[in-house]
Amino acid sequence: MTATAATSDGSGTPVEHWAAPFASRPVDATVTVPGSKSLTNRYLVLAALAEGPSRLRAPLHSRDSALMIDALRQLGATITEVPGDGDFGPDLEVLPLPAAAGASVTRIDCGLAGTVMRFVPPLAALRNGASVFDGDPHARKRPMGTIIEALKALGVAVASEDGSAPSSLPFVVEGKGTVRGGHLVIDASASSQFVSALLLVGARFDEGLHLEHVGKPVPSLDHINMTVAVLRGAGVTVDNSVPNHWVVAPGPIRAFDQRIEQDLSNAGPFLAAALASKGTVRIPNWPAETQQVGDLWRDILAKMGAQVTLADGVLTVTGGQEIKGGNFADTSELAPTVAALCALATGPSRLTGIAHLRGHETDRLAALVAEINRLGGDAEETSDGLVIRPARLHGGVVRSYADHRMATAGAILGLAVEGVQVEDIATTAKTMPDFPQLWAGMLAQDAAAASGPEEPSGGAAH
Ligand SMILES: O=C(O)C1=C[C@@H](OP(=O)(O)O)[C@@H](O)[C@H](O)C1
Ligand SMILES: C=C(OP(=O)(O)O)C(=O)O
Repeated sequence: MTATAATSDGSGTPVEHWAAPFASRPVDATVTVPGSKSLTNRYLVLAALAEGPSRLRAPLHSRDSALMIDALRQLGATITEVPGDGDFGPDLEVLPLPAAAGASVTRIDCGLAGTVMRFVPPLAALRNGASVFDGDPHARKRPMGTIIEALKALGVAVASEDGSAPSSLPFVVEGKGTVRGGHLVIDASASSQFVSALLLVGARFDEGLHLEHVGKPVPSLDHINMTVAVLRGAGVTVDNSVPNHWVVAPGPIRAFDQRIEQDLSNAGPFLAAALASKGTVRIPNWPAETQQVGDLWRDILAKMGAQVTLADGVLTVTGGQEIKGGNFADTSELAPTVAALCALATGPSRLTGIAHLRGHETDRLAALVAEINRLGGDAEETSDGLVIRPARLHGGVVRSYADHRMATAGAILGLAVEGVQVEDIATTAKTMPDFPQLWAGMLAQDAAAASGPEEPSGGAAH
């Protein structure tokens, strides 16, 4: 579990390796994961736009939520930590953006957070004054053109600091305090976040917003449905009855007191541990109804041969004797975890509908192929996904590319393959700062449970 070596991530910065723990016996653990990144950052934005003070209970505390909090504070919201009632840190009280806030130039660090770089610029348009957006080096490579062009089409000036026309970070939004809104046509095929970003703020446009998508299919539709659900929960009228059209009526956003569901996407690596070690992992507080894409784990893991039950709010996953490969479509942000399991599978797999992962924290398709193959795997890129064939894996270093989900994919592989080291495990702080401790805690439960005669794990059999 400890850092064992120092090397370089290619940028010249020394990065420590994390010796991924190998499961010498089946995992048997109950794990509670922190709050959902997508819900926390949506509710933070809505609270900043609401008509009164709001409270988020059990929100995520991570780099992405901290970046969102800082960004909203820069725009004028007051966000205070108050004691929470659970194990995952304080609640958040939010006083919304004051009317006609702004005037001075403000600088917003988006880090590598898609939710910050896409959701906050439309808010900055409602402020008086200039907001300068920038982020991590790789953030400058993530698709942003659609948001920039959308704001311009809405009459908001967006420029580079040197005056040229930007298509990515960094850029400056010149807010005028109000946006007229109306009918807006965009191409959101590179990210669902373009749609969510505009819908979240649409009720605050003078005429509301009729957003229309034209182009290749919008990915990650679950995330758009989540946006629509949280808006409706705050009293906003949204009509999504016609595919590729979303109509948001102008009007107030109700203040709220909202408990944040745990992050079901981040539950993925722990559930995957059940398959990788032929053990059992239980996740309590699994929501009976949710818009989170992570609810798909129930189908995906069952298809891979696991026994999956949801009873009394506890999701229990028990790995089978083998991990089955298969065809997995539209897995969105779950794809790196799915790919890690496919690399351990006994049959071939095809992941489709994820071409847009090339614009995520890193080019995830290239990164997954490189890192699976570095361990002796057999993965290949297709135009819209991956093909992964069975192969005998060996130990080695899994590079993270500053991508939290590449790091957790490395941890999954390390459970089943001896001698895996993950470069820069600390990058999991993007959405799960305690990942190494939670992972160790999961394995410690397994050790505590193994008081009887030890059974050899199938973990090394791949
Ligand atoms: O709106 C959101 O909270 C997200 C939407 C998705 O983005 P893409 O549509 O770019 O995949 C997802 O992958 C990301 O992790 C979070
Ligand atoms: C794509 C992801 O993040 P972001 O919100 O930065 O787009 C992710 O968490 O998998």
